[in-house]
Amino acid sequence: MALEVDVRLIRRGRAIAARFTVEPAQITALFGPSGVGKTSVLDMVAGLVRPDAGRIAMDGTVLFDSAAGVDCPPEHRRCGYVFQDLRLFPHRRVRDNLLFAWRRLPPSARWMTPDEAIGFLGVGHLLDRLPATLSGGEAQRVAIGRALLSAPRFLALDEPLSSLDLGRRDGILAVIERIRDELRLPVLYVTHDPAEISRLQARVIELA
Ligand SMILES: Nc1ncnc2c1ncn2[C@@H]1O[C@H](COP(=O)(O)OP(=O)(O)OP(=O)(O)O)[C@@H](O)[C@H]1O
Repeated sequence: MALEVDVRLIRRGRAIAARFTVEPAQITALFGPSGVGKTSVLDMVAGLVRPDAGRIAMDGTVLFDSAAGVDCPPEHRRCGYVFQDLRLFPHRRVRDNLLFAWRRLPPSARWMTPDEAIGFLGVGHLLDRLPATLSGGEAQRVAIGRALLSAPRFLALDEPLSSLDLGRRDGILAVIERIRDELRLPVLYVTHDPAEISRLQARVIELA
């Protein structure tokens, strides 16, 4: 279940290029200064931005291949993307945010039940709340839960700690470690912080 990434893109005159493989049960951190293209790489992997050239494959299934003319739409890539700004649906309660993608999946594709995800993330007491009433850490858990319930084959996490105060960071780091160790998903992780990289024992891909 390895995710192979080889992408190139010129964006606003900046050349963005990355080539790496994310193994299951491994966190691969995209690291580098602001504006270097870390989020752009996640967007290319998720299918939200089209690379100028390259190839992306998950467990041998080609998601994008410029030479072969393959460009799988985002909804078929099975990428659990947690955006930096979370993008929870503001008018839907936590329960409906969590189940949004899960309800649209064929039952055969689901690999986690809502009860499992709710227990895994400890969000059972939040189900009837609207996103605006959640703390940063609670909202982050809901966003991760929504991504897990979309039955992803890999996760893309964009600076998941950036909006959290220090006290709440540890809880989310523990969740991410359990995703690595118990769910054994490949995780692609954007950060600016070397301390997060060392805590998560992440492999580092430095963009420059
Ligand atoms: N929607 C967009 N359209 C055009 N160019 C964009 C868009 N988003 C980002 N860019 C440009 O692409 C380049 C890479 O931006 P990107 O957000 O991927 O960097 P980043 O490393 O994630 O930065 P940060 O650490 O600040 O989040 C920058 O030059 C940026 O201005």
